[in-house]
Amino acid sequence: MSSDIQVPTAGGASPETAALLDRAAGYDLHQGAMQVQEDRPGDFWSIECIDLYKRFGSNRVMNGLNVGIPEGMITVILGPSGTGKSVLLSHLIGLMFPDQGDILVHGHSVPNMTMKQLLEMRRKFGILFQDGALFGSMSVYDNVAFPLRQHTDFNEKQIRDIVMGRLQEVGLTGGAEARMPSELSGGMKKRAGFARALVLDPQIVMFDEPDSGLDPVRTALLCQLIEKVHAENGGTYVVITHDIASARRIGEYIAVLWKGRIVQSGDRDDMFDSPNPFVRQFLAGAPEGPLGME
Ligand SMILES: Nc1ncnc2c1ncn2[C@@H]1O[C@H](COP(=O)(O)OP(=O)(O)OP(=O)(O)O)[C@@H](O)[C@H]1O
Repeated sequence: MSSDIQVPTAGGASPETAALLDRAAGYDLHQGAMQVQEDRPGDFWSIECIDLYKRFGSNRVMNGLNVGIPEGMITVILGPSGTGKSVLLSHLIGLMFPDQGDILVHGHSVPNMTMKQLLEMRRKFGILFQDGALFGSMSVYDNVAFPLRQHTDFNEKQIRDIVMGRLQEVGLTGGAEARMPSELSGGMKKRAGFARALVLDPQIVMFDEPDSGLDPVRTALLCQLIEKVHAENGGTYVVITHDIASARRIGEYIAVLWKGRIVQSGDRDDMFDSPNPFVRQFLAGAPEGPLGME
């Protein structure tokens, strides 16, 4: 059975990561997918994309894409601009569906879900969109409280405790909670969006280009925050970006997307040591190599 997925090795990873990667060694994505479905739901791969194809008219965006997202780790999906990272993210949460192929979330096929199952499945996810996607007419507090008011029966005291706890976690208290989104810097908007993504205790948190619009220092601070919150809360994090520095900083597992396929995936050290010419060029940010201006 063939697959684009590179079975990861444990070399150089943290003990927790190494233990997870050890469990993956010896079987490829397809075998792993079958095991996950049959007897160990969500045990290793939190999400699996299997032979995905997607086109918009003549624009073929996914072309036999295979990738596994390991449970409990921070995975970075890296790729040049316009390669379909946001389209892939939309598929993972069932906002778009593939022309062919399957997406399994904890072993369950997303394209085959009923609308009710899809809505339930999306409750597993917290998502930080590029600009925080805050409601402009609501304060930071009300933005963060919104999912709790929509999806739970908590009273306002319980909501306040959760909202203020999450805002504190992302460093947005001391009056910031009363501000309107238009009064926030780009970094603050992202932190508010992050707090909102966390309020329902998601099992999987997705970040769509968290570094977009931030200077390198604020990007580094946001990465530090993502790592800290992940260490405190656990869960599966998926970060979509073209920023190599962010990938190196927080990616325990890295998948590189190009021309509709995952060129290679594996643990950080293996990826930054990759012999694959495209992966080498991209991760080095080098002008020479197979990647051109097209
Ligand atoms: N709803 C849509 N309808 C038609 N084409 C689309 C749609 N969404 C995305 N595309 C196309 O799919 C391709 C991939 O877009 P996508 O936004 O996923 O790229 P990306 O890798 O996230 O890029 P960037 O890093 O610049 O944000 C682009 O050619 C885009 O025009």
